[in-house]
Amino acid sequence: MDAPTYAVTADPLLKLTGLQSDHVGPVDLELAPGALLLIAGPSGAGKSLLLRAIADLDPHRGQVWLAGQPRATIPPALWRRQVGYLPADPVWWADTVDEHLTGVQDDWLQQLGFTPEVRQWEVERLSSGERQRLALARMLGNGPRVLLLDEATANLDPENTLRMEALVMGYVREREAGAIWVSHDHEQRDRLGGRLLMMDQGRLADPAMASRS
Ligand SMILES: Nc1ncnc2c1ncn2[C@@H]1O[C@H](COP(=O)(O)OP(=O)(O)OP(=O)(O)O)[C@@H](O)[C@H]1O
Repeated sequence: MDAPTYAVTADPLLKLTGLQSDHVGPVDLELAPGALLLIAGPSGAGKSLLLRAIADLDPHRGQVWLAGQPRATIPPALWRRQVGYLPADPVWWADTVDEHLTGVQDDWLQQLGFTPEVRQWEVERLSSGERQRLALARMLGNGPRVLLLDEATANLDPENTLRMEALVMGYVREREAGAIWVSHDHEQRDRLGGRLLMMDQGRLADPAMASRS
């Protein structure tokens, strides 16, 4: 009997070649399904601008692929759902929380320390930390394949930081998603594991490679 054949795809989940915008690049990068990439570096190095270019929120040059599909072939609104960008200060547009939570599972809200009643809350009353946690749930509700986390726990106390980390890592593992997490907190980076790249003056470098040379 013939050995079974499997559809093997060599495509990374996310691939960047020559990605460049004002203050950033060129950047080449590959992210595998289920992988976490950590980015650190000094203030003003271009970390946020890199994530924003990947999310197609700022003008840029170069190529970006999602699971082998060039970005140009994916409508922008769909791209932004599949490649979710979570800033430290997320914007809210409607009056109540629930209006932002399409597709959000109640167990995610629970993992983030909320009861389902949070859906009825007015956005106006939310603390900065509540906004940050709910913005993660909101982003996951879009079912992203790549998460771009820009100092996503910056406003949080230690307990809620751990909650967000656990939800992100659980989502990445279960969905075979990928995450790029910009974090200034070396303890957080140690907890999360994953490959670390340093950004300086718009360019990415692997500190492990630098220490070998
Ligand atoms: N709209 C803009 N116009 C001009 N310059 C900008 C703009 N946005 C960012 N910059 C500049 O680009 C550089 C990179 O900014 P970016 O926000 O990516 O830094 P960062 O590495 O995320 O810094 P931090 O760690 O402080 O958040 C900075 O010098 C910043 O001042």
